[in-house]
Amino acid sequence: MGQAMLTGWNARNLAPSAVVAPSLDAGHHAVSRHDLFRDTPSAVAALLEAGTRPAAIVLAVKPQKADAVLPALAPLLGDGAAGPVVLSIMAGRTLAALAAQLPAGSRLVRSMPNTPAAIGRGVTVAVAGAGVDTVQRNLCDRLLRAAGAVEWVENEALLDAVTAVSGSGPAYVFLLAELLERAGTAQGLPPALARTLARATVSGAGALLDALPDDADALRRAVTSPGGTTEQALSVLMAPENWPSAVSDAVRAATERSRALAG
Ligand SMILES: NC(=O)C1=CN([C@@H]2O[C@H](COP(=O)(O)OP(=O)(O)OC[C@H]3O[C@@H](n4cnc5c(N)ncnc54)[C@H](OP(=O)(O)O)[C@@H]3O)[C@@H](O)[C@H]2O)C=CC1
Ligand SMILES: O=C(O)[C@@H]1CCC=N1
Repeated sequence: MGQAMLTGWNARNLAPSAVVAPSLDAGHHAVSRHDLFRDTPSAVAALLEAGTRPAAIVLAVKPQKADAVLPALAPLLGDGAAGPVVLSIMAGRTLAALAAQLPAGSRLVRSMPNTPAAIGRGVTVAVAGAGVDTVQRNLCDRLLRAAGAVEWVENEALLDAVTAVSGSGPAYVFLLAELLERAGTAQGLPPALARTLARATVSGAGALLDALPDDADALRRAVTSPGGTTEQALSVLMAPENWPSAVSDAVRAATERSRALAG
């Protein structure tokens, strides 16, 4: 996810002064323009030695890695309030949990992007912690907007459901493409044709949803001829025990997992 965001920053001349990526090749196209470090302490030491005080630090490690990374940032944050804004994209990890591992008064923003960020088509929801000023918020907004649309909310508790809907959501859509391909093959389509049709249908339907102002249910009805094929398929998918309950259960499970990753 951090890699996707870095691609967007490169395209918009928002180049970071340091990138920490333990196993990335320094010649990799997305990092070759930046100083690449294998670990956070080395990056912090190099920035301090160069007298570079970043305006923002983006945390894009797995929540499970945060305990190892956060304390190493302390020398850059100084007394917290006067330091850079820390922008986290970690699932679940709350502002309070981040604050507990950083110098008192650190300025924090928690956010949840999604992988269409890689092509500038992501959507991110962000919440600002105490003391984040307008300049810091605008900087975070610019960094996140390089990945697509940005929504700011006041209520941090919403981030768990956001994660379940838009953070994890691309995976549900990709799963649909996988299942459609498999089902087409089962109905006798050559596998390559089934793959082409499944991909084009998912991406085309998404593009149509994006291009038109209509609600999703109106677009669905427009496909559904009375007594036709779609009606038969939807009578299976829309049975309460099928997609309505499966999607609801899936989003609830992801929301609960996000809460469990709070830290
Ligand atoms: N994947 C997604 O769709 C989304 C993910 N997120 C959040 O983004 C974060 C990253 O997830 P994801 O991109 O999937 O995971 P990845 O494993 O792809 O990325 C994790 C990154 O952290 C780096 N890293 C690992 N250990 C350290 C360390 N000790 N110090 C510094 N950097 C380290 C890895 O470097 P290397 O690869 O070189 O080891 C890698 O670049 C998570 O917190 C996740 O919740 C948020 C929204 C969507
Ligand atoms: O699966 C995860 O935990 C991350 C957060 C949202 C998408 N991927």
